[in-house]
Amino acid sequence: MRVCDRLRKEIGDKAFKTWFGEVELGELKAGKLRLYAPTRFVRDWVGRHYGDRVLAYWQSVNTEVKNVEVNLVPPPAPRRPNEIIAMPPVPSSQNSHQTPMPRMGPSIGRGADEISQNPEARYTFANFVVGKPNEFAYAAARNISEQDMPLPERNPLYIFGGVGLGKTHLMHAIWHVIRERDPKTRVLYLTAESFVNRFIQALRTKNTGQFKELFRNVDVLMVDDVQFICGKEASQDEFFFTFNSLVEQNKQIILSSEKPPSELQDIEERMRSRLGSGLVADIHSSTYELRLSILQTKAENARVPVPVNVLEFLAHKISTNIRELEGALNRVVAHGQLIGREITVEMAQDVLHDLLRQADRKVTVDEIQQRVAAHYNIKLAEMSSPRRARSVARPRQVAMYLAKQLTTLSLPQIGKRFGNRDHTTVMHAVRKIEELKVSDHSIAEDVELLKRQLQG
Ligand SMILES: Nc1ncnc2c1ncn2[C@@H]1O[C@H](COP(=O)(O)OP(=O)(O)OP(=O)(O)O)[C@@H](O)[C@H]1O
Repeated sequence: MRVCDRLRKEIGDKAFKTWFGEVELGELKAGKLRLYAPTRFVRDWVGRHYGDRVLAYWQSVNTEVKNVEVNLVPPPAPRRPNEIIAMPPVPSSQNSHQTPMPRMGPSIGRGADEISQNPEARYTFANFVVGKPNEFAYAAARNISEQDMPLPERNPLYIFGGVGLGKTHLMHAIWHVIRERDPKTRVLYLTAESFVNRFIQALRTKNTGQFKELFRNVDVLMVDDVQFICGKEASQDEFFFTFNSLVEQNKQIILSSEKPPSELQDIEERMRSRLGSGLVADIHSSTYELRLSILQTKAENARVPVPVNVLEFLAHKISTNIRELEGALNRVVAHGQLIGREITVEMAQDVLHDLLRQADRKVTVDEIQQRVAAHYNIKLAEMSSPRRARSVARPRQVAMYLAKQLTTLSLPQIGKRFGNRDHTTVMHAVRKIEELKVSDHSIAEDVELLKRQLQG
């Protein structure tokens, strides 16, 4: 009997699914068999509770196995940079080591390494697959990148759309074209989160003068995920002044957001009207045709051929966002390449079982609330009640956290389902549970267990 079957039989289907559902078999080297767990928690749990048994079973089928080690799956590729500043090189009298690298703007308590980064090289217009859902945003981005002077009616360019649909890709593509056309153009790209952090830091170190100087002396300012600024009054004011100052100087501003200006919450009216005063371009959810077309383009660059029916399968099954779609293709290709497995639909199903299960199984807020209430032995009604006693507030926060993790609902939508609470309450809950997962072992266990039960 295979090891997995024996284990499943002994510990039961449910526990097997919970603990081994996403554990992957790694390599056997010098007697050591490696397993890879998706989280630290699963790694520790499996090691502690099942380590001996797994070793014994393996030894009974393969005498070469001397020990079993459970590792964490290798971390994903580093996130894209939060900030990119490109300024023309300054004259040699001021800068003794002239390099073609972008010069750092006035420093605001950060190292040069962090901000003198290049945009993602592959995020170009050439690599952006155009289809019905994104053709307008693409055309708008192209047009802005090719203008010599910003046109008032297209300033700012405001691109909005759901997570992972290509907003950042388009911004970086604009960056490339602008810098290719004129390397002297001062372009600053950063996320709104980075803007806020820099602003707070400037306030703390009483360096707001430098902060203003940096932001008000660029030719093009790009701020990604601008919705992050909502609800942060002082940062919003500063952003508003920066914005006005740049527009007055006829400098181009490019923004991205998950939502149109009209749907941003906790934002001053003057800011909202400013954001929507130029060209607003949306990216709609992807269609099957666009997903397939993106996959075909990406597969052309893969080192192993990927059959069309596998691409069709992926385009059909993974409809959430392009980032996940790309990730799925990469995983299938990596398995084909590294293990030498033939790429087929069955193989893709096998390799992507966790992702597909998630896609197939849509968890609802009702289910989350019921599970969490039952787990903590509180009444379901407490999920929406105004009571703040820790005994009910903590489970409620766990449920909000899970709703954010396991559903596609926005923070305001989740807030509504929990007694019409404000989205900032949900945001606070998510952050709190994230913190507690690190500092409090029992919360980490609860969350992990609930997540598995809900997705199981
Ligand atoms: N039309 C497209 N053609 C090719 N690749 C695409 C396309 N749309 C998205 N992608 C790819 O999908 C991934 C996610 O895109 P991107 O990071 O730009 O999304 P986003 O909308 O900025 O997401 P977020 O809201 O998380 O910031 C990137 O690797 C990007 O290259």
